[in-house]
Amino acid sequence: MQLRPFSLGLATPLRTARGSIDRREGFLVAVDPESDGESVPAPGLGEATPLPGWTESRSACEAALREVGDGNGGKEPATRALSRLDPTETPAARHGLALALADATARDADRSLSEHLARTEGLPAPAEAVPVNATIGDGDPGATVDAAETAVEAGFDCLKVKVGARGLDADVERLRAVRRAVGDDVSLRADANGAWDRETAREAVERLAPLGLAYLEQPLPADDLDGAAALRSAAADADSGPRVPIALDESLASRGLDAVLDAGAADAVVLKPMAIGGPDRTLAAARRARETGVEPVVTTTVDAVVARTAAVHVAAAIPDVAPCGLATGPLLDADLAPDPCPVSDGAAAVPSGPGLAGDAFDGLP
Ligand SMILES: O=C(O)CCC(=O)c1ccccc1C(=O)O
Ligand SMILES: [Mg+2]
Repeated sequence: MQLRPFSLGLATPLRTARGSIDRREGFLVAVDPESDGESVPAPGLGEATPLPGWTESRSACEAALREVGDGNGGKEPATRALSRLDPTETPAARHGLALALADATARDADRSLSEHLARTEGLPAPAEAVPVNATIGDGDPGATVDAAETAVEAGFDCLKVKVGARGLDADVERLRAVRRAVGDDVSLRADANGAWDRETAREAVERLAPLGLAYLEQPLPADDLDGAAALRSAAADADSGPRVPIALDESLASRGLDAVLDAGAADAVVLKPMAIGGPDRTLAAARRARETGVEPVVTTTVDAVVARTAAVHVAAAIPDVAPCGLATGPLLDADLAPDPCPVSDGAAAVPSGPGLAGDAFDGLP
């Protein structure tokens, strides 16, 4: 297993209620039969891009990968090494190696990663394109409307706007202005990143209901599943307009998917492969959510092109997936390779070549 560190800046920081994301640093993980032995059937590529707060730290990620990479003098089967990476302690490290091995296995079978993942889960043939939302950071009302209009002109019909970084009055004004600017045919989501207390969240649901939001993401702190469940029923009772569905994101990392589903705390769950610990685990989580009537949405932690492409494959394997947060490539000011999943008309193309994207990443690392 080889690690290649990288560091990429964002063209403009993504401003959220939990601070700004302005740089993404991680590792490309490469495996091949020559250096990793027979358990690796073909060369494979993965990416581990930790985001502290969502995953382990960069140093913990690197240490975990180096430790399993050195196992048995490097002679331990890579599949054994994978089982030694704890998906809750070091999800980004596990993602890196799990993706490299899945890419290798898919290539060896001459299948795309989404075909390989769908087969493994017993799902039908994957989609050729995945609907995506535009991601709009915090900003003043004018900047928010500009970003929304630009996205709609580019063909997006689903927008996700970050809220919770300023007062509720200001966020309500921003979202009303966006709704006025884009009309009723565009689907609107808002993501508070856990910023509100119960009282503010209750008020937000009441005041945002008339805007017909597709969902409100993580209105309450990650641990507060009871609060989220109560907010769902309050949102159902409100007579101020359409119900506001609740999506949970941070709660998955802090409480786990099963607790979220058991608590009846969410209409939708936001699945980030880097935080869940791999593409395989993410698709399995999506199926579990669906079985209980909860919609899975796949996004990233603003990853580089390798992990973003993997997330597109995961989303493609989920039948009729809702719009996913996978249009984040343009947020980066440079990337490791050209994007093999270009977004047009609000959908990301799913590469059809073997593995992640045929030979698109051959120059890496
Ligand atoms: O979902 C999207 O549109 C993009 C991804 C995104 O918003 C995000 C990116 C990095 C860290 C957290 C989040 C989030 O969904 O809260
Ligand atoms: Mg979120």
